[in-house]
Amino acid sequence: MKIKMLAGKTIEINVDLVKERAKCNFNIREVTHILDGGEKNTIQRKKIEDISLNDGQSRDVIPEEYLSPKERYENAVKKSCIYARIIKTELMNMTGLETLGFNSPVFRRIADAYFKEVTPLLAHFGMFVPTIMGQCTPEQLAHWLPRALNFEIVGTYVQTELGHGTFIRGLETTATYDPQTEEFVLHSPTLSSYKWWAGGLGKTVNYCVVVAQLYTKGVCHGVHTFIVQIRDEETHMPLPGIRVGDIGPKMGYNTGDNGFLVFNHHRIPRENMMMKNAQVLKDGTYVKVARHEKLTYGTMVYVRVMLVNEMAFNLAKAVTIAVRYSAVRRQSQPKPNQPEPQVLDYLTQQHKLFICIATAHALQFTSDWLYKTFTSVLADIRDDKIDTLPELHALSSCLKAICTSDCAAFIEICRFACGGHGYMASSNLSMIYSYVSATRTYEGDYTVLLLQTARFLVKAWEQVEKRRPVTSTISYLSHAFDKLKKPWDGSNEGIIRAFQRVAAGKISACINCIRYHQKSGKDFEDAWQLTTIQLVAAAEAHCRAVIYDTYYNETIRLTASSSPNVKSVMEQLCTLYLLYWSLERTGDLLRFTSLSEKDIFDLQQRYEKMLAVIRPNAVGLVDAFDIRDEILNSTLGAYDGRVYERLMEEALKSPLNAEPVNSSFHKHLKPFMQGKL
Ligand SMILES: CCCCCCCC/C=C\CCCCCCCCCC(=O)SCCNC(=O)CCNC(=O)[C@H](O)C(C)(C)COP(=O)(O)OP(=O)(O)OC[C@H]1O[C@@H](n2cnc3c(N)ncnc32)[C@H](O)[C@@H]1OP(=O)(O)O
Ligand SMILES: Cc1cc2nc3c(=O)[nH]c(=O)nc-3n(C[C@H](O)[C@H](O)[C@H](O)COP(=O)(O)OP(=O)(O)OC[C@H]3O[C@@H](n4cnc5c(N)ncnc54)[C@H](O)[C@@H]3O)c2cc1C
Repeated sequence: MKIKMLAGKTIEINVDLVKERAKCNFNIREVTHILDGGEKNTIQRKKIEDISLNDGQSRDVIPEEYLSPKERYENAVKKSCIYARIIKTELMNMTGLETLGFNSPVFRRIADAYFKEVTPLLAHFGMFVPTIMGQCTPEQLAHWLPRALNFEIVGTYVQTELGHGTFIRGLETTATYDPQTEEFVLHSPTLSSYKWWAGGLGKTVNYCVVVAQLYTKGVCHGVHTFIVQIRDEETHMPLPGIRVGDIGPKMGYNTGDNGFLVFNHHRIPRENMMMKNAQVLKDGTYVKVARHEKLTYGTMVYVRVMLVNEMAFNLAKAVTIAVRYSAVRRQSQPKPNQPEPQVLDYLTQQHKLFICIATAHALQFTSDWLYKTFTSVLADIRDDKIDTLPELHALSSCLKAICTSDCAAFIEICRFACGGHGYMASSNLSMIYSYVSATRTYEGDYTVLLLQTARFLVKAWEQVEKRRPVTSTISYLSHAFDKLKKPWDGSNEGIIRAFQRVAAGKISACINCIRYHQKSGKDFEDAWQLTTIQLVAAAEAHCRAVIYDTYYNETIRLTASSSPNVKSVMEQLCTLYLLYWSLERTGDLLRFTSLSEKDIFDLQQRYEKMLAVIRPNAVGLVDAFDIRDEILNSTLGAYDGRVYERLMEEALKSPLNAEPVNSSFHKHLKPFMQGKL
């Protein structure tokens, strides 16, 4: 251990980590600023982190794992109130809602210092408030938004039912308009119509956005959103006509009290229908306002966009833990009479981890770019232009699917990289994994969302065939009709073009397959179903081509005025990313480009050399994510590298260690061992 001064405090730092930090050849702060979107953002983030975390209110004395499910939930509610009060009273005033945003990634980062799993208010922040913002008329907004932002009411987003999650048009909950009383009657007609899953619904919220089939004048107009009070504001008792509760233990999210909700002819005022996109007049007349019927699905698009950022952050956490641990951990003796190397020196360990650092950068830049696309489409919609919506839907769908899926896979690799200690709850890797693995399913299942993107791609292909112009993210399709395969070009631009060719080739193969089935007598729907395995693969290939292109171009743009070493380490990571995926997808490249066996050999050599180039900067690169220890919450990943000390300290907190002999010995084990049981 070496004594160091950090932020005015004296701390002991593991010697290997000290050496690693001395090896780093670039300015860590500069990379942090790039990842934060500018120095100003870093300064603001750090100030917010100091305000929220320095008084220690976020810390639990007893690790959450030792509490009962009920105690864990109650503890999460207690901390949610501290956390929400800080956001409401100290942070919102400080920064202004318009500059920071209620769902700023900064607030999100801090939440991890408070909650090992999730806050029961996650859906209030992440879904209830955004739905109010997106689906209300100005009058409704004026009524509901201040109440929700001030936490006078807390809410969630109640869409999924026992019988249907994916197929929203198949939802069964009904909202029938009664012109006599000017109310909607909400009802759950079947067991499969019971609402299921909404976060915070079980015990926490008193209001919710409910998605239900709207009936007026005897006609069903499809699914619409309603603001529904479900609990008394004073007593918190469920209102008459409401049955509500917790759905029970899950693989993760256990402090999130996901709930069920059953309506028995529950009445709400007409004004509680969210009327920005469609209205029901007092006499029951239905009026469509929006030009695109899927605008009702706006909250889902918003959350899919936010989830890409969420993935970048979660992977950054996991790889920070794994790289710091790998620098501290020494194992085996590849050469006789030599000291045991740090496991980070093994090429295979670098192969596991450096791609995770690069992916965290790729997802961060892609997420920033996607968010900009999202806000520009929102502006178009405000101006009554809806033609950019399908591309946003296609992009947000595939990026949500691929980023959540890649992130979960890479977090699991980070755990493998930490050997046995990675399996300890105190490493925090299992918690990060269980949180992230759910994101592949919620807010649109992986396969289902890729098939949505595939619909867009098939239509785009038909446009290209007719020589009509297409939007920027699919403009590469117009080169798909070039007859000659270009010679393999292993430069970054060449690799990106090659993967665009792969995507175009896969889409073309899908079109051929659909047409083949149609020619043999199948209707379009059946031909589509028979092609879905290939359609999912085509959408994945398209999505990856978008990520490669965005990551590469954003790296160049964001480092244009950086110092030479920062520019070079960021470019090295981007190149590593492209080489990694080229090697992962040699089958595709062999099928759709002129890649040869010799080119594959060269790619492998370049990839391995790049690992060696990145190696001295590995710890510096994860330090640049600048994730505070309170947020990482990990025995293996803390800045000081006191891994074994922390593991031991945490072990001693186990209630089993509070007494030398557990009572079960005398009650069960001893009688059994002595043959008396
Ligand atoms: C800790 C506190 C910190 C504070 C801050 C935190 C904030 C951070 C923010 C976020 C992080 C996490 C947030 C919260 C946690 C969330 C927990 C999970 C919540 C949920 O899961 S809610 C439920 C979500 N459910 C789904 O996603 C269901 C998926 N299904 C669908 O989306 C659709 O049903 C479908 C797309 C699969 C099919 O719909 P359908 O109506 O049948 O439509 P089709 O006939 O298939 O298509 C018709 C046509 O419409 C196009 N289309 C479909 N959807 C859209 C859309 N959304 N927008 C635009 N267009 C759309 C479709 O492509 C077709 O087009 P075409 O005809 O081909 O041209
Ligand atoms: C932790 C968590 C939190 C959640 N929070 C909320 C919430 O706050 N509010 C809310 O309303 N919901 C919430 N959900 C529900 C979530 O949105 C749904 O579970 C999700 O959309 C998937 O739908 P499903 O469960 O109906 O899966 P299903 O659609 O039944 O999927 C089962 C399988 O069928 C496949 N499949 C389905 N349709 C097709 C198709 N057309 N083509 C090919 N394959 C298909 C899927 O790929 C999957 O493999 C939450 C879920 C989880 C896990």
